[in-house]
Amino acid sequence: MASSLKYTLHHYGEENELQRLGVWEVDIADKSKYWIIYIHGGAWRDPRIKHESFAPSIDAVLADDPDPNTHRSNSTINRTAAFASLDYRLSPHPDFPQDPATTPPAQYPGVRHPDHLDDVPAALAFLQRRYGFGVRYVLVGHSAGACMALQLLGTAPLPASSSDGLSDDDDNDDDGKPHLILPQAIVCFEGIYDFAGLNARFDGAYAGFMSGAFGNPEDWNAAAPVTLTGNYRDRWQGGGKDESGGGDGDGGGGNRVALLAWSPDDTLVDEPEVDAMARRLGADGVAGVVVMKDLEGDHDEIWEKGDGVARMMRVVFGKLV
Ligand SMILES: Nc1ccccc1C(=O)C[C@H](N)C(=O)O
Repeated sequence: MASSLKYTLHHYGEENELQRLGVWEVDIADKSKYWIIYIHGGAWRDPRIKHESFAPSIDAVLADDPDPNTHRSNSTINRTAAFASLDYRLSPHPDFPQDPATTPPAQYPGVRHPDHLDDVPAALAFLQRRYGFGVRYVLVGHSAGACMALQLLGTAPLPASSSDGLSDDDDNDDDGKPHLILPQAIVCFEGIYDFAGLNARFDGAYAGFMSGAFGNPEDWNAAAPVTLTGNYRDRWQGGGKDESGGGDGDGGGGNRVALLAWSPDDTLVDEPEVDAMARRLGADGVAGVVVMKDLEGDHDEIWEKGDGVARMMRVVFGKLV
């Protein structure tokens, strides 16, 4: 059980209480092992979904080892250094109103894009500074969290600008943001990728939370993973002729993997969403894209149960050499 692992709560920001994350240690001393880091969903606003919601998935990964005494060398848990799960600042939710006049600012969910997204590199850079795992992590996102994982890659500084040959004398890049090493692999399930397209297919039912998070519909395409400008391969996989991917000088880029997964039982996010994202990554020349459309259970059931997450991890670790 996740409760059998050493758990630490960290605060990576001071503006809001949600700028916090949980770490469940497995074997952090072994630097050959991977961190599995989760970004929860909840339409950028649901105050009921927090970082602890990763616990059933951790349980499922722990249970996904047929012989816990010997730890099959290729089982996910035997290749895992730690699990982490991020909270991030939220937008207001109409069903859970809070009065900004009487709520302490650190408890008020009052942000809009790009504030939710800015918390992700802040949290990851915090973990990288503290635990030093570099590129060796799998970034996992559900729904809005899957969207943020892709936004992170699609808007990352181009590798050339972050390795300009000048030695940095602090922890920040030239743009003043914390220096972040992008993940070896990402896993996105039931993700929201094309805001306008998804909202249109659901007859405008999602305009409320999309406007709450991203403002006017005219501004959605610039933020959405399917329609944002920039090239995922250039930003995440180093671009150029480097067939091994990486190439950012941050220590063993190696093979990069992007798993996009979806359940036909999902009543909130439909199949064209994952197809559009896979097409976009293909068009950008991203290597290592895997699409898996046989998850089971509705939108939130997948993380509520966790075994689907364990299966996705098995697929990804099978691709990581
Ligand atoms: N992830 C989603 C995807 C599509 C539509 C809704 C959601 C939600 O999460 C709704 C959330 N429970 C809310 O009340 O804000």
